[in-house]
Amino acid sequence: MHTRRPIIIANWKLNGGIDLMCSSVVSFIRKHYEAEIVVCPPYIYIRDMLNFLQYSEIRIGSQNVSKFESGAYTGETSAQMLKEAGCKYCLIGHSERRSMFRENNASCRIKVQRALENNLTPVLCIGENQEEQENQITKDVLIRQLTEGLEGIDVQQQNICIAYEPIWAIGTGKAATPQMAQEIHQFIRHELISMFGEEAGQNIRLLYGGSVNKTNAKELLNQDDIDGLLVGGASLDPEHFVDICQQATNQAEAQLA
Ligand SMILES: O=C[C@H](O)COP(=O)(O)O
Repeated sequence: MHTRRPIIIANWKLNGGIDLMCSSVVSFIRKHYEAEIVVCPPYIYIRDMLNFLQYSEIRIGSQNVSKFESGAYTGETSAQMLKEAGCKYCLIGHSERRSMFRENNASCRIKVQRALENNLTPVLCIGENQEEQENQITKDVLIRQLTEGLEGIDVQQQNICIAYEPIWAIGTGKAATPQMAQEIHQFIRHELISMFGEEAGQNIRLLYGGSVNKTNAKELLNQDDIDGLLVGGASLDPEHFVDICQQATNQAEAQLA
């Protein structure tokens, strides 16, 4: 029986504003979560969220991080800055960044390294697109994303998370079935074990993302190799998101019992 603590991450993407920040804070505070809860708002709201949530159990993450450390890189934010601001996590290589901002496995690997050097937990996002799924090359795509994205990285227990997000499931309302997601997560875990050894591979938390909502969350979380969820659209409704967090908390409590 593993002891991986369930984790739920909200990715607001380029959504929300002061209203969402305030209503989320009101929904989150004064609640105990046995699961780990992380919110990734746009950069501009990170400090305010941290201030509002400083006495809560909610952690803050970023949606991206620069591969550069400092210098003439207009518009970039470094891992050190994110750490200083109070972030604990950062998403890396989300499919939207890969497809629209030319990120690739090589840049993801540098970003993972930068995050680890600054004690941020990277959440490396991987996943196949619809065409790749139809051509039945999902596992080849994932192997490449993992090996190239983590090559030479000193992966230890729980200092990194992997989010599997099939691109065809993102924002479409067509989530992978729990059985389908479990099969892929089990495959990812085996790959991680072969790359980093049994102990590290068993301890790395794997998240599923893609049209997660309060109706499918429980069954997804019940799968052996799904340790958490990366939630996009449903995280923009604070009550809906808190419902998902509560389901993960119930599961964490059941694990402890
Ligand atoms: O980062 C979150 C994912 O892209 C999933 O988004 P979604 O829940 O809106 O499908």
